[in-house]
Amino acid sequence: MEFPASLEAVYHRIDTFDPVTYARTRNFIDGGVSYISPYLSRGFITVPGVLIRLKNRGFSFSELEKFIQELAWREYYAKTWFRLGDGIFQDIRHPQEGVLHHGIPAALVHAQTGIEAIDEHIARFPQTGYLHNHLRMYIASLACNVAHYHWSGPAAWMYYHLLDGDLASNALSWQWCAATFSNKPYWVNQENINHYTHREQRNTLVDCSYEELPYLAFPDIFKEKFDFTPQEPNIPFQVPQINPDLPTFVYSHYTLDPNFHAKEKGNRILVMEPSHCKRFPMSPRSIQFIVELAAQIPDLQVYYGEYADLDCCGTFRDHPILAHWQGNREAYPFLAPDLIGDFPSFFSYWKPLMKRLEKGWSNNFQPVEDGNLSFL
Ligand SMILES: Cc1cc2nc3c(=O)[nH]c(=O)nc-3n(C[C@H](O)[C@H](O)[C@H](O)COP(=O)(O)OP(=O)(O)OC[C@H]3O[C@@H](n4cnc5c(N)ncnc54)[C@H](O)[C@@H]3O)c2cc1C
Repeated sequence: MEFPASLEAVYHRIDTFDPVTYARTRNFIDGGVSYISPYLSRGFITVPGVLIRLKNRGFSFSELEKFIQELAWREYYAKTWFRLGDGIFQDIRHPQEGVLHHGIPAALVHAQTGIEAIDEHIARFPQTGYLHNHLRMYIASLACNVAHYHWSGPAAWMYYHLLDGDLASNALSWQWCAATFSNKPYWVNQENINHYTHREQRNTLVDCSYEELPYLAFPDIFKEKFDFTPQEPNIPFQVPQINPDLPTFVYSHYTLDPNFHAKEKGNRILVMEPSHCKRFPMSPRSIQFIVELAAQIPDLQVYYGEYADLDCCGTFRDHPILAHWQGNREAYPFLAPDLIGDFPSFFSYWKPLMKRLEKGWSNNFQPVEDGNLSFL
């Protein structure tokens, strides 16, 4: 799957998306998934924006329900990030049980797990920058529960390569699989992998029953660790030219929305902070994708430096990675911005959100100025 950096291309993707096929086939490797996550993660499109666009195509709430529920996972994770800040990078609810290693298992990164469906996709992953959700879950299950690695190492490796890299969806999905943000570990066996990837492979290290999986001996192939040395980011930038008579609109690689104050005249700057990029490295391909999306915003200047050194009072869309920025902070677009709190599970968040959306569907809810939805 290609991810062209253009608003027309992503609108076309949403306008031809079939939510009914999605609900039926999304767990299969060749299922009708939307492939819009790289655009959502970069803030190039927003969840409320996608929903309104699909609603305007005439779908009923029930036709879209499964897809909206998946989008709600993204919001649930984003809200958890807003609430916990850096707390999402530690085991949240329980310590990960049975950890024997920190770091990244080399056999995984080198596509040598012996599980064909996984190895083939991992081998291409640095080029594709994308993995189907089920594959991500399989990989997390193998790394954390079969190989007994702490989730944080392999999560950082996966984030590095993903074009849709989103620290909340990434860390919290890994924690969900490792049972540090859920109540039980996610296990997968070969039968499940074969079913969803259309294979008939046998005799792999997970070719056993679900009852047997927790008692597997630590597989020797996972002993060796991968030396993860991320490439230094090579971000093209110029020292931004700021016209002091105009407002300054500041973007991050999580809030790259071409519609943000698009009708106003102003300085426009994408700020990529070295302190952040060093802590959470992204592959050259991911950075290239960000720069290509940024090029879609007219007159946007790319600045690789700390926001504080810019010495300007910018207007920007709020985001957890921008907690330290000073200036005019505008709301991050959510389906239900006031639905906040410590929800004990995704479904305790989803239930009230679903009720509101269902009601809003008949009342014809609309997006409001800042991109959030109005349910009036
Ligand atoms: C271990 C692991 C790591 C992950 N890391 C990331 C990440 O860094 N960035 C990221 O965007 N997603 C991540 N996900 C979530 C999910 O895999 C991707 O969002 C999804 O596969 C993207 O493909 P799509 O747009 O075709 O998805 P679709 O199936 O078409 O789903 C539509 C949208 O719903 C949201 N969504 C679907 N499933 C999930 C989910 N489990 N969690 C959160 N949002 C979801 C995404 O915004 C996605 O774009 C991860 C999942 C796992 C299990």
